Amino acid sequence: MRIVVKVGTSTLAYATGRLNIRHTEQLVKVLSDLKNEGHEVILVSSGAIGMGVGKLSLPTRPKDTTTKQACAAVGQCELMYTYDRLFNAYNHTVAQILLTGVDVEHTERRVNFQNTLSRLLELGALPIINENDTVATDEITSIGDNDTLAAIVACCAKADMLVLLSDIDGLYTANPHTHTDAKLIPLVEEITPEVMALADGAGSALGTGGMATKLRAARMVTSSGADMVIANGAHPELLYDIAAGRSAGTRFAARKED
Ligand SMILES: Nc1ncnc2c1ncn2[C@@H]1O[C@H](COP(=O)(O)OP(=O)(O)O)[C@@H](O)[C@H]1O
Ligand SMILES: N[C@@H](CCC(=O)OP(=O)(O)O)C(=O)O
Repeated sequence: MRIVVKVGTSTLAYATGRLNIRHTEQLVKVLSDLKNEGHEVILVSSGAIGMGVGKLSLPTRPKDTTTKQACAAVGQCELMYTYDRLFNAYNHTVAQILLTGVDVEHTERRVNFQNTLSRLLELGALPIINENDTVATDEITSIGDNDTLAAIVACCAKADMLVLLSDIDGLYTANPHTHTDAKLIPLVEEITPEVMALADGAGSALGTGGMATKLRAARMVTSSGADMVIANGAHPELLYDIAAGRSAGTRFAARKED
């Protein structure tokens, strides 16, 4: 199976912006094992800005674009150094791809991206993709969040499955952080306006996307014929169940051909 896994800032980094070593090491181990099992794995990883905040010892996530860009430039190095070191321990080679909105909208650039991605997978490498935050700063050039980027990558790569790892078990009937009676929804067969309305705001102080971007990603991916799952990044071993087709988190079923 060709599987795209997106991991959010709230899974990779503590609120301090420092690496969540336990989550990151567990994720790398499971992805390496899935690759050994024969799956093709593509990782979309947030965390550049968050880890830049930590490395630069900033008190909070910056609000201004220029400081965010500086944090991303510092944090992306830290992120890739960490992934390279951890995946290397399992004899897997990583590759970095940084994209902006222009790279996927412009046909020639998108085809170059698709060709490079295919060749990296053929060579057995594990592509790790993030938005090029330093240059993608306005609504014209930027994709804006990695849930959307992950959906675009899954469609470009013709993946069988997109998994969004978040700081929550899945899609609930309401935001569980503000509604104690919220219930987890295990399966969404159709993304109706009522389903879209379940999302409200970003959760973590370091996160960008929130649930709304995840549901928009689900709509894009399921329309292209792939399934999508939202699962808790604190339990990366759920990826074994997801890859085997067992229930985990919230699964959004691929839209059936009309
Ligand atoms: N209906 C919902 N079900 C689950 N989470 C929701 C819902 N509505 C809003 N949220 C919020 O979305 C957050 C996940 O988005 P985000 O913080 O961007 O995570 P990540 O950084 O992992 O992508 C949850 O922590 C939760 O606070
Ligand atoms: N490119 C940004 C991604 C921001 C983003 O989408 O974050 P998240 O909501 O934690 O997945 C970064 O690396 O910080």
